[in-house]
Amino acid sequence: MNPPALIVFDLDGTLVDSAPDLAYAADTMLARLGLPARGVEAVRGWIGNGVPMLVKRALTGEMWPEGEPERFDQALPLFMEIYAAHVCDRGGLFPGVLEGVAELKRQGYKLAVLTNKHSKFTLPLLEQLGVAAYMDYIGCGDQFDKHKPHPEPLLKTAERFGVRPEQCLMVGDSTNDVQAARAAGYGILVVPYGYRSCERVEDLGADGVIDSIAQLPALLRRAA
Ligand SMILES: O=C(O)COP(=O)(O)O
Ligand SMILES: [Mg+2]
Repeated sequence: MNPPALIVFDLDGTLVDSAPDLAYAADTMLARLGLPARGVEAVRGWIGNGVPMLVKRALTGEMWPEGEPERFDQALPLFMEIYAAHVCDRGGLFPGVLEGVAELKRQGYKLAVLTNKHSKFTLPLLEQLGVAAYMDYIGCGDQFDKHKPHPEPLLKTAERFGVRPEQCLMVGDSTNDVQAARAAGYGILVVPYGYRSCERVEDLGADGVIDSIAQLPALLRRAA
């Protein structure tokens, strides 16, 4: 592996354990609508396709609900309001993230985040967690027409940095990240602790697995 010209991190499940705050927002929203809570374990499995999809999943209890569920129009703004006020109360960075990104930055790598999450939540979250300062670019769901697993955000981000997709490395936690990276032509590494839907991390079909972001600087040094 040549040293990547750009390293792109997924957010939820890769850098940030956002499930506790997302579950709080979902369950508070459901309570305000007079509906029963779903709990953090269920919500953890529903993260990765953006907030509107998470709200649909919370309303129906289904992974791929068809059409627009009843009360979605009421539920979405409620969720947005609650989550915006509690974006980083319960969750935090996964172990090794801060050390890893700080070391990669020190070594001169260009770093970015690409998430399906809206910038309204992503930017305050990464600021509060002290990661934003290490990033050369933060791309969010509302800034692109298409979202991961579509390759568009990755292709546009490579273009923005003036590099070819084959020179870029994505680090993610889910099928969305692997599919987007493959379709764009990026390399792809995955972490085992995130919010994937399959049981074994190896089944994601990435180029490799790293236990923590803190391992990445040494791995890239060895590969250079
Ligand atoms: O589901 C979301 O809102 C974002 O998820 P991602 O950071 O894993 O892309
Ligand atoms: Mg993710």
